[in-house]
Amino acid sequence: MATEETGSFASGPNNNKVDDIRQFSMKEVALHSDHHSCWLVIKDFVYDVTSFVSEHPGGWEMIMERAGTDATNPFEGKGHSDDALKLLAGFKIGQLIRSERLEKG
Ligand code: HEM
Repeated sequence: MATEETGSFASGPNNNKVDDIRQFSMKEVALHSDHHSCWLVIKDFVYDVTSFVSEHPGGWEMIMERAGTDATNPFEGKGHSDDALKLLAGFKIGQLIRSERLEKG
């Protein structure tokens, strides 16, 4: 299971340790919805994937149509590999504000 390396990706006990990272509201995330600045929320964390959009093996459209939104379901629904999760971890810029998290942790 991809636990340790991607521990901060998974919702779980680790969430308590990352409260010092930047906090964003969905309203702020929604401002980043084009190729100049493309943010995604996946499992309550915020990722700036701007530089990755054109590299995405699944095509840029897949990401751009979710830009500025919560892409947890499409991201997980596709069943990304562990490598994809590691890649994703490198784009993390923050976390949703507590009141907007699915996992209130
Ligand atoms: C916005 C939601 C996303 C959707 C709907 C999506 C969808 C897909 C699809 C359909 C493929 C399959 C391409 C193929 O085999 O022809 C794919 C592959 C891939 N995606 Fe995404 N993707 C999303 C976001 C991301 C993000 C944010 C990352 C990483 C930063 C990522 C990394 C990858 C990688 C590395 C692959 C290659 C296969 C793998 O390692 O799983 N994707 N994606």
